Amino acid sequence: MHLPTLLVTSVMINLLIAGMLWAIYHLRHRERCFKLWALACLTFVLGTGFAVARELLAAPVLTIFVAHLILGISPLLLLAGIHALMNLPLAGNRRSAQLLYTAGVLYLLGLAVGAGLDPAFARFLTALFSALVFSLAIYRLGSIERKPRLPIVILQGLFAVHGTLMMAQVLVVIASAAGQLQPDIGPLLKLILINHLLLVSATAMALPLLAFSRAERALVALAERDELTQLFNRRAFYREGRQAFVQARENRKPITVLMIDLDHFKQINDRWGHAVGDRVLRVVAGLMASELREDDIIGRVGGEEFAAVLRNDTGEGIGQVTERLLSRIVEAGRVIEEAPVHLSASIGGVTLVREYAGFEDMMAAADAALYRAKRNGRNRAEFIPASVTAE
Ligand SMILES: Nc1nc2c(ncn2[C@@H]2O[C@H](COP(=O)(O)OP(=O)(O)OP(=O)(O)O)[C@@H](O)[C@H]2O)c(=O)[nH]1
Repeated sequence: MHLPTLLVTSVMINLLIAGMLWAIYHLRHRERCFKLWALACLTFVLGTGFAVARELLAAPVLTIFVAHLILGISPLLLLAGIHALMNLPLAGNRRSAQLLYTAGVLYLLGLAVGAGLDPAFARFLTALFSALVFSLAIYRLGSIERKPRLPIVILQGLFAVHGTLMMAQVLVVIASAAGQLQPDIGPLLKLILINHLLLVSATAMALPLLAFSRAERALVALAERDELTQLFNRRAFYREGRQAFVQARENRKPITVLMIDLDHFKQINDRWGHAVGDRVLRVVAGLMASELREDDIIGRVGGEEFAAVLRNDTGEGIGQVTERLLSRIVEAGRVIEEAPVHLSASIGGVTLVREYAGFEDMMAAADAALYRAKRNGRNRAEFIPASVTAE
């Protein structure tokens, strides 16, 4: 491919992406990572511009030293953006900051001492420095635990190819200096440069994916989770429950729906205050999450009302599960926030059998069983059709 055409195209793409990132920065409450990534694109354009000017200008300080300095800053800004996204200091934690400062100082000294004389040496230094920064970026992205993994894996892949190309450039320069390559290494370096320019553009396009996938998750959590307990809210619980109902029917596997209502919760609120009441709700939510299994569905479906869908395909009977849950609530609820609240709960349960037409029917049946548990003295579980009483 014609190199000047590629250079111009890459510069244009990077300018467009920088503009887009800048706009996103302003639209998304000045989230700093977007500003840093926009600046990374701009510095890349600027550095490339200065480097290309070498064909026209006999000013090595500008076209070699300054150009490469700016080109070295570009991956640093990209890494700083990743750190900003992860709420870390811009240079990362202490160890990576020390590494970056040391490498940065050596890079600067190297450029100042040798690069004015030889553009190949400047290219060698920039490639080495960039490869180091990309390796750090891959490592840092690897420590992000959240899902989805796809944008992280895409970026790690792009950085890995970037770093490999940079190292290839380093090797080409070393081999030519050692006389192992033909004097004209231009075509090889051009090929590496072409790939590098394409990668820079691809990376600039992939970066927003990372931030958007995070924002998307935050929005979903906001829409689906109950703010106080972080369990599913009523709407999300019903949606998940309906899905579980359909699956259970198709696979002919049992599921059980439980309704769990705290006993005399109004009195706890009235006697000990709303803050203690809130704490009680959080404690119960935590108990449910720890006592039930990870693929069970748990939600807060009313003020002091919780519900769960259990995929009860283990040997443990559902009566044992509810007994354990009730006694854990009594245990943990004796004293909460130094208030002797003496908490207990009632449970109504129903297991999927043929006659239920939908999930809502199962919930209504569980509610009827819960009503029976309340009427029969509370701190107990009632099932349709069998009955189990807590200790
Ligand atoms: N602290 C707190 N209280 C809440 C919240 N949501 C609902 N409540 C209270 O929960 C109480 C529910 O009271 P009731 O429906 O009478 O039930 P109860 O007192 O538990 O009585 P039984 O269910 O019959 O044992 C009400 O006083 C609500 O104000 C909340 O988010 N935080």
